Amino acid sequence: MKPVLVLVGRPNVGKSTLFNRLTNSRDALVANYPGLTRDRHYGEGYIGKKSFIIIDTGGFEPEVKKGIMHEMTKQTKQAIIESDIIIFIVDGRQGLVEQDKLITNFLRKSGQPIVLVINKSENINSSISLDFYELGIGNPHIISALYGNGIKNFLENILTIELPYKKFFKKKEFTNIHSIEYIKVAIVGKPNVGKSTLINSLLGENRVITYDTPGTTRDSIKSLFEYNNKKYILIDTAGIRRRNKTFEVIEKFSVIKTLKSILEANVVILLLDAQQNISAQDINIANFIYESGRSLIVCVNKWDSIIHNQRKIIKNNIKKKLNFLSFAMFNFISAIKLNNINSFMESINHVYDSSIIHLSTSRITRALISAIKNHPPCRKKLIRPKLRYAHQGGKNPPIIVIHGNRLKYIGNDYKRYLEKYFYRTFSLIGTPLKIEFRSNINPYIKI
Ligand SMILES: Nc1nc2c(ncn2[C@@H]2O[C@H](COP(=O)(O)OP(=O)(O)OP(=O)(O)O)[C@@H](O)[C@H]2O)c(=O)[nH]1
Ligand SMILES: Nc1nc2c(ncn2[C@@H]2O[C@H](COP(=O)(O)OP(=O)(O)OP(=O)(O)O)[C@@H](O)[C@H]2O)c(=O)[nH]1
Repeated sequence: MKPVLVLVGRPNVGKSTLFNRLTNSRDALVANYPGLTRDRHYGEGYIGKKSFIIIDTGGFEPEVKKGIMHEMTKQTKQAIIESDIIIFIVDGRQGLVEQDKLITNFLRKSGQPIVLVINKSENINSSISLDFYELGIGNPHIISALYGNGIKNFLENILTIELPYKKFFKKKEFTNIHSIEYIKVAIVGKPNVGKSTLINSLLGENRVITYDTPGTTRDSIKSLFEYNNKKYILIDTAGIRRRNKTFEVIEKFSVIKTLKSILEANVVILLLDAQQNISAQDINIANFIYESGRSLIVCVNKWDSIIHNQRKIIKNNIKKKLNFLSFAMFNFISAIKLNNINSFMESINHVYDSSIIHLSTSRITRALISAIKNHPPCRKKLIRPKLRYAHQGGKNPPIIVIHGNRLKYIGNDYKRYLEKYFYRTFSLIGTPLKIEFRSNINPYIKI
C-alpha cells in the first residue's frame, strides 16, 4: 500500500516546487497525473524501493469564506481527507506568520499525522527554525525544495511513519492476500455507472469475506471471492462516502481512491455506462490506467437498456473514442441481468495470464528474427539499426528488452510494428506491452 502525502501551506511557500522535486527526483518519477481536478495535482514518487502518492494543493487560507481562495481551500480540505500524512510547508525566509498558526489549528482537527517542513532554507541560519516550534507540531524538517537540500532525509523519515493500514495488514488472517494465487481486480469508473451493482452480482453467492481498511471509508474496499475455482480480490471504491465532522466535505468520485485501486491491481476494469456518452472524466480515468501499465478491460454496463439496432453504433463509438487503449479488451454486460458475466470473468483470466506471461529468451529472439525478416528496419542517414536478440525485462506489463547496435535510429513506427508483431505471436490480450532498446556500447564492433 502506498502512503498518500498531501502538501499544504500558504500560497507561494514552494508547494509546487516540492511536488515537482518529489515526483521527478533522481530515482523517481513514474508518472505525473496532472489536472484531473482543477486545483489538485497527483503524482507518484519513489525513494529506493518505496513509493508514495503525492497531492499538490493550491494555496490555503482557512479563514476565507468566498471567492477563488475559498474554492481552493475546499479542494485542499478534500485532499487532506484523502491523504495519510499532511506535509505542512512554511517559508523559512519569511519566518513564522499568523497565517501559519491558523493553518496549524485547522490541520490539527483532521487527526492525521502532520509533518512540518521549513522550505527555502538553503542560505538561512538554522536558528530560524526555533520560531516554528511555537506551532507545537514537533521537529521541523529544514529543506530547500529548489536546491534539493534535506529532501532525502525528509522523505526517508516520513516513510517510516506508522500508518493505520500498516497495522491492519499485520493481521494474520490477511497475510496471504498478497499471494500470487489471488488475481487482484480493481473496478473503477465514475459515479452511477453501476460499480456497486456489478460488485454485488459478482460477490453474490461467491462471497468469501469482505473487509474495510481502517478509517473504514477512506481506503478502497476489498472483497475476496472465488469463481470457477479461481481466487480473486476485488478492489472497489463504489459507494464510498466519508462525511467528516470537521470538514463536511463529501466527494462522490475520489481520484486518489481510484488511483490507488489501479496501482494495487493486476487487472483494471474501467466500467462505463452504455446509456451515456464517454465523458472527459471517463477519458481521464482511462488515461490513468494507460499510464499505470496495468492490464485493462473496458466494460460497458447497462447493455440490457440498449435496443438491438443501436448496439453496433454505440460499440463503434466507444471504441473510437478510446482508440488510444488499443490493447484493452472490451466487454458489454448487464450487471443487473447478469448478462455476459461469465465471459467477463473469462476475460479477466485471459488478461491476467497475458500480463504475467513468461517468455524465454529464445522464444522472444525467434519472434524478433522473424519480425525483422518480414519487415527489416529502415535505414536512417545511411545507418541501419541492427537488432540482435531480446529477453523479457519484466511482467505486468510484459517488457521486452531488445539488444543490438545503433538502436537509437529505430523509429516509432518500427517500434509499433514490433509491438504488434510480438502481441500477435505471443497471443497477448488486454495487457500493454513495453519494448525497450539497449544498444551495445561500441556500435562499431562487428559480431
Ligand atoms: N530560494 C528558494 N525559493 C524557492 C524554494 N522553493 C520554492 N521557491 C520559490 O518560491 C516561489 C513559489 O514557489 P511555488 O512552488 O510556486 O509555491 P506554491 O506554494 O506552490 O505557490 P501557490 O501555487 O501559489 O500556492 C517560486 O518562485 C519558487 O522558485 C526554495 O527552496 N528556495
Ligand atoms: N439498466 C441497467 N441499470 C443498471 C445496471 N447496473 C446498474 N444499473 C443502475 O444504475 C444505477 C447506478 O448503479 P450503482 O451500482 O449504484 O452505481 P455505482 O457506480 O456504484 O455508483 P457510485 O456508488 O455512486 O459510484 C442504479 O440505479 C442501478 O440500478 C444494468 O446492468 N442495467
